[in-house]
Amino acid sequence: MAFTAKILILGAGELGREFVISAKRLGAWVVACDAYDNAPAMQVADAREVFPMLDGAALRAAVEKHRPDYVVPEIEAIRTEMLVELEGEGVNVVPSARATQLTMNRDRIRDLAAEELGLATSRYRYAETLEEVRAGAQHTGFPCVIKPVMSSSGKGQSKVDEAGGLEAAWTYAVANMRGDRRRVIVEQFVDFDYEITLLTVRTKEGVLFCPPIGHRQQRGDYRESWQPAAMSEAAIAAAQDMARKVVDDLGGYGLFGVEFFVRGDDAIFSELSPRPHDTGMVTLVSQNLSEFDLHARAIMGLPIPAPIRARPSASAVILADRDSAALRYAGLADALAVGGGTVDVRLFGKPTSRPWRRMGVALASAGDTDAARRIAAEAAGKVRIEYG
Ligand SMILES: Nc1ncnc2c1ncn2[C@@H]1O[C@H](COP(=O)(O)OP(=O)(O)OP(=O)(O)O)[C@@H](O)[C@H]1O
Ligand SMILES: NCC(=O)N[C@@H]1O[C@H](COP(=O)([O-])[O-])[C@@H](O)[C@H]1O
Ligand SMILES: [Mg+2]
Repeated sequence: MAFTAKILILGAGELGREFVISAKRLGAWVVACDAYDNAPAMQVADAREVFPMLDGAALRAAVEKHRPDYVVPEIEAIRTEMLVELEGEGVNVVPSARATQLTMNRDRIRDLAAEELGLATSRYRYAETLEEVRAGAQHTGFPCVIKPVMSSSGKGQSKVDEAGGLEAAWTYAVANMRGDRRRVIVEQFVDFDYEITLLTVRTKEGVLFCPPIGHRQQRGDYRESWQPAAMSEAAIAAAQDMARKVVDDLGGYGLFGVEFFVRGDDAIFSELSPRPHDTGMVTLVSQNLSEFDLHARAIMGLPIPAPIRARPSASAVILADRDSAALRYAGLADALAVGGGTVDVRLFGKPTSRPWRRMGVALASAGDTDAARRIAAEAAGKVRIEYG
């Protein structure tokens, strides 16, 4: 073996796949881990390990077997206590075991952001019973949003318009939560003008920001994103200030996706990923160093030329609509012809589908982000999934 660094990634989906490609271009040797075989990132990695990321013993065994220079979490649901333990034994967890632990739990990251760091957030309360949910909604007012403290991609999340909807939202959250803590956050619904992800890179030399990424979500999951998102100077300054505070507190090196709601000149902190963000897939075409390149460089201590710029670009997701283990794709030629060839498509190679599962993304650059959004959406619509 000849390599610059040995990296073990925990989670091997589409974000991991692009990260592996970026890291391998810099000479890394990468082991991809996920709960199922042939996951997207495994297909491009040097080695693979198949085990559930919540299985602490299996996680330790993989680390001991490969002795990586860096352990890079790619998903949220990981046995983070084991990461803390391994970090204590000298294993380099990216960006830090504490960052993965705090962000896996909405209540922990919210307590840090709102209580300790004093960032602007929506009004919120935690609840462990229906009675507490009712009390929480009294505090936030209606509409409110109810989410399990442990979940991602909108799972178990609902918006409630009046008191009559609270019981169903509580039942839905409990049924769709991850882990064994029957706890939800009741959040004031923020009637935002738009929402953004601020990709924030923490390096040895300091903190860098990518131009803001606008995005549109449905069912708590992202449908399209665009960069640069038009923002007032005041709103971007507020968001950058909050992002810097939170990543400096979490520590370590790497790229973070910090999510904000924006209303006028006000930015409201929502949550963050201590890793590349799904809405940041647009950077595969918008920036000369994508979010995956930036994560790899920050982790490996390599220089990043600043400022990071973006040409107007957009991404639009390609979703499955049913369960299947025999998939084929059609329409790629039509998709790639959209916009006079200004578009690209990434198909993730997921071996199976389920309703709403993200299978690919269309990426476009154009004169402005509105044009890029139209092209990306049209191209995504031309890719057809054929189910066997
Ligand atoms: N308090 C709120 N007010 C208004 N909209 C909200 C609120 N909370 C969440 N949303 C909407 O739901 C989306 C998903 O919420 P959030 O990011 O908290 O969930 P998630 O499950 O962690 O998603 P992911 O892991 O994909 O980032 C947000 O991007 C936003 O569009
Ligand atoms: N919002 C988080 C996110 O986008 N995560 C990305 O989705 C994969 C899981 O997809 P799957 O559920 O289709 O296997 C993860 O591995 C990661 O790449
Ligand atoms: Mg989110």
